[in-house]
Amino acid sequence: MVQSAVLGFPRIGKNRELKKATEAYWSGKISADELNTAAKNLRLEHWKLQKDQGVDIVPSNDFSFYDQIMDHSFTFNAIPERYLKYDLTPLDTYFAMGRGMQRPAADGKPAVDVPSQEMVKWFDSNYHFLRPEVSDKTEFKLNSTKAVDEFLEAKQANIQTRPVLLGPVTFLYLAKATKESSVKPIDLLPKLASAYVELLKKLVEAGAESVQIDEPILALDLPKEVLDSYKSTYETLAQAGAKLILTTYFGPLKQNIEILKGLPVAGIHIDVCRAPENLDDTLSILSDKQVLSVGIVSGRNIWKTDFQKAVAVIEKAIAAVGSERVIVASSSSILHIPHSLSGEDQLKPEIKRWFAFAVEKCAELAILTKAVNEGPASVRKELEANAADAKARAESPITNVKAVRDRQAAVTPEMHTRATPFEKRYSLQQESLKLPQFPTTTIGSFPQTKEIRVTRNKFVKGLISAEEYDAFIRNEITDVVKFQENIGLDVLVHGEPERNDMVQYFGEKMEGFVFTVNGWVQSYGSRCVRPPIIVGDVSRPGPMTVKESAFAQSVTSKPMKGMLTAPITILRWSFPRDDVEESIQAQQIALGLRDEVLDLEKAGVRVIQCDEPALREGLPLRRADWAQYVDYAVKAFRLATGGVKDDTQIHSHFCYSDFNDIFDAIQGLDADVVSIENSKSDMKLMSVLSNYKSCIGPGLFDIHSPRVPPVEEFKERIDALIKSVPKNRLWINPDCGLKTRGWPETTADLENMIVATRIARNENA
Ligand SMILES: Nc1nc2c(c(=O)[nH]1)N[C@@H](CNc1ccc(C(=O)N[C@@H](CCC(=O)N[C@@H](CCC(=O)N[C@@H](CCC(=O)O)C(=O)O)C(=O)O)C(=O)O)cc1)CN2
Ligand code: MET
Ligand SMILES: [Zn+2]
Repeated sequence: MVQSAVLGFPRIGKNRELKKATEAYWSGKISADELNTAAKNLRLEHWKLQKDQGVDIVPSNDFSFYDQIMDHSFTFNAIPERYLKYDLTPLDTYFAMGRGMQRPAADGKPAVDVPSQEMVKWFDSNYHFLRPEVSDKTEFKLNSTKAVDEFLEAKQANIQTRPVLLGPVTFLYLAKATKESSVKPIDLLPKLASAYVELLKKLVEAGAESVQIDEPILALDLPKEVLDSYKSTYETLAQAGAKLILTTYFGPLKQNIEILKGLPVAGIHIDVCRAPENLDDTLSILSDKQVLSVGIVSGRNIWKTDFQKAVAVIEKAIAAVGSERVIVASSSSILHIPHSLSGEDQLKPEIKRWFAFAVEKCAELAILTKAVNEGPASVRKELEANAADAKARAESPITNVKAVRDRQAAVTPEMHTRATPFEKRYSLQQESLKLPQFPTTTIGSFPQTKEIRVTRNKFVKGLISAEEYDAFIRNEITDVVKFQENIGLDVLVHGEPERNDMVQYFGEKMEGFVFTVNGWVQSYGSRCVRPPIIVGDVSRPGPMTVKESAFAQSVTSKPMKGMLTAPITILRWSFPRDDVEESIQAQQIALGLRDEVLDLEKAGVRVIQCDEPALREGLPLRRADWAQYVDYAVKAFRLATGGVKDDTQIHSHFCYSDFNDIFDAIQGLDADVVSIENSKSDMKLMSVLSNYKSCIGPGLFDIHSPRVPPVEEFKERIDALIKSVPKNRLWINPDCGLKTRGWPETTADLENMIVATRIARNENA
């Protein structure tokens, strides 16, 4: 019999219960015990939910209080020393690794001041993990039995689960060495593998029938030494006697398939949503005992699975290896999609029927499994409904709007190019903006306070009028502008108080998108987003940001920076269509933004920032596919911004520090000023900065942490930057927007940043 499996379930909760509980714990409102109880309830609820939908194999250890990768750092004792010197509880040590901790001495306990670990994007998704950190001093050992405890917790509730572990090769490939350390993470594999053996043995003892072991790096181009390490590593793991399902996802295995041949694992999971060719490739190396887990229900998007096509793929696998050795699974963890469609009653029924969220994906897995086990007749109604939904979608008028397609057909190459080269237009901009050396600015958002969120919530619910809400927003903008003037910033922003999210907000203003009320997806830690869904051709019916930016400019004589989200970021942080090329969707968004940019310019806004933080994560996982992506991504940005006058200054912003891979693309955007995250990566940007030809503002403080760096730390960073960046090209700014911060630390951060800038100006005048 074929079995169904889920590789990981969203843990945040239908109503973001986990977010609320962890945030309550952090602010001292609930105890660790209460937090643990809330977590336990959620785990149980999610296991039951999956079982109720008919899933055979449900995961455990997919739960995490902050990040499942960081859980492994913690479990295997890869805890940098800086987190251990304060005598914190294990739970607080864990949270300090995730979000840093800064608190004054109190009750006889010493002051704590420690930044978080580095946060990086999980492959090409909008999920962030905490990069594991190892050093010469790292001693892997079993520091936590979380995986075993959660397995037993489910067992106690009569639910047999399959524990999920991140594989050791992926763990170390994604890890970095602490700055002063000479160790190469991957060299630590033999030691780490022994710790894994210990954990696997415990899982076997506890009764785990099989263990899912994730090795997603197998979808990447890998160095030979990494590929070669699989054999010995998995031979070591085999000593534990656990039945391992080696799990790959997010792309084609290509030549990496070779190392899977003969690996001592009980089964292999492949993603056939992203890479249908994985099926034939894997069948060609599978031993005659191994199980094949076919990832056919996408863990990355919200579209219903095409049952007819899926059944054909599963049947092919069954024909090759027999039904006892086939598992029908989600392509990856379904962490990346919202909890459920129930309650999304504002969605038009004719559109809602195109979607499946996490709970509905579980039901899909059960239906597909039944279809192949008992024959199509056993689920005829479901198969017919699925086919009818697909047909309705294909025939819907919103998927092909003539006016949008006509405009796309009329796009010319000249529309992508500014009239004058950077050097010349920047001096015109300087004449008009009159900025000091090392101009200071922020990235856009200021704290989204409880008051702002609650007021918006009232407006959304119809409890206050549009006039009241507008007046409230204008007030917020005025306050933020005055704050920036007082503190001495040079290029101001309006603070983005009117935005629920930098992508959702734009989606709501454009045609072709729909939204959820409760479709939350975890982005990092307790932070979530509600990605809009692109359902049809996209256009911009009217101004989206002009009212707020023009108002903000009207209350100050300093330059006000207009603030837009650029095309690739809108595309990637939405759920894109799967029936049209992404390049076409990006161009549609770009044309809408182009109109917005020109309207802002007309309204007297002389500096316009188009944020493109998702540019890097959009890079295909394989280098061979990069050029084609970079081409349309860069064109979309240039189409959006290329129409402005010489003295209108275009900024862009990126929040990641792996600048190297994307350097040429960023240069190709032809923006006048770019800001880029930098503070958390040991200033590793430095080496490439000197080659950048326009202005650049490497981030000076980490906005993900409440920790406030002292003036001296800012000054040191500025001094270091001056060594790489020409003095007339350096801008001073934070890593990213300040929306997640509170006012006290925002004020302190910016004050220190500005004091340090003034000292640097005096020294470099
Ligand atoms: N889409 C997206 N991806 C991104 C980023 C981003 O900004 N957007 N930034 C990077 C880092 N990721 C981030 C992701 C989320 C948040 C974030 O702040 N999320 C907020 C929610 C933002 C939001 O949608 N706010 C809404 C709804 C707020 C809300 O929860 N309202 C309450 C009611 C009010 C209250 O009691 O607080 C409710 O609905 O129940 C609004 O302001 O309107 C959160 O989790 O807390 C920050 C960074 C990378 N990826
Ligand atoms: N303008 C946006 C902000 O400041 C850019 C954020 S990038 C994730 O919030
Ligand atoms: Zn950012």
